Amino acid sequence: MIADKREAVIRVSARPADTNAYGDIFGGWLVSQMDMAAGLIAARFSRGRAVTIAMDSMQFHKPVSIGDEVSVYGDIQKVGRTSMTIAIEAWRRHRYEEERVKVTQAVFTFVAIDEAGRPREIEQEK
Ligand SMILES: CCCCCCCCCCCCCCCC(=O)SCCNC(=O)CCNC(=O)[C@H](O)C(C)(C)COP(=O)(O)OP(=O)(O)OC[C@H]1O[C@@H](n2cnc3c(N)ncnc32)[C@H](O)[C@@H]1OP(=O)(O)O
Repeated sequence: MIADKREAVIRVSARPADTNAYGDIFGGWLVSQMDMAAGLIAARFSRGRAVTIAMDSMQFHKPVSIGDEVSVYGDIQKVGRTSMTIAIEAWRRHRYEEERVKVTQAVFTFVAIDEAGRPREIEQEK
């Protein structure tokens, strides 16, 4: 479980403006938080611009409610010549309680790009 090993990349409170017609938080809002978290990890690791090329294996396990604290965790699974595969999990916590529940997980692939938007090689420390 990524959340046991890592500090949250993003921690945010879900707001009324982020709800769907049923009063739960939009899946798209969660995906956006996860994409941002993966983007921060990719930019830091590749030391430059990086963009999302793919998102796979997404699952929504549980709903998120207004006021919940949402924490997004991430871990780089694989580094290629120009790409990074990043596993992301989002967890919710009721703002008055300690119990945490995994709500979503997905695998993102980011590509490091240069100023012209072309894939650039990722330098890795030996
Ligand atoms: C100044 C300060 C600013 C501050 C700011 C604040 C920022 C606060 C952080 C927020 C961060 C948010 C981050 C959001 C990130 C977006 O939302 S970005 C927007 C959405 N994404 C895009 O617009 C990307 C559009 N796609 C492209 O431009 C081109 O496809 C790319 C990415 C340049 C790649 O070009 P390409 O010619 O298709 O690449 P190609 O050479 O074929 O493949 C490159 C690599 O991708 C892999 N790949 C290709 N297709 C796939 C696939 N379907 N699946 C997996 N891997 C694939 C290849 O295997 C290859 O990997 P390596 O073997 O080199 O490791």
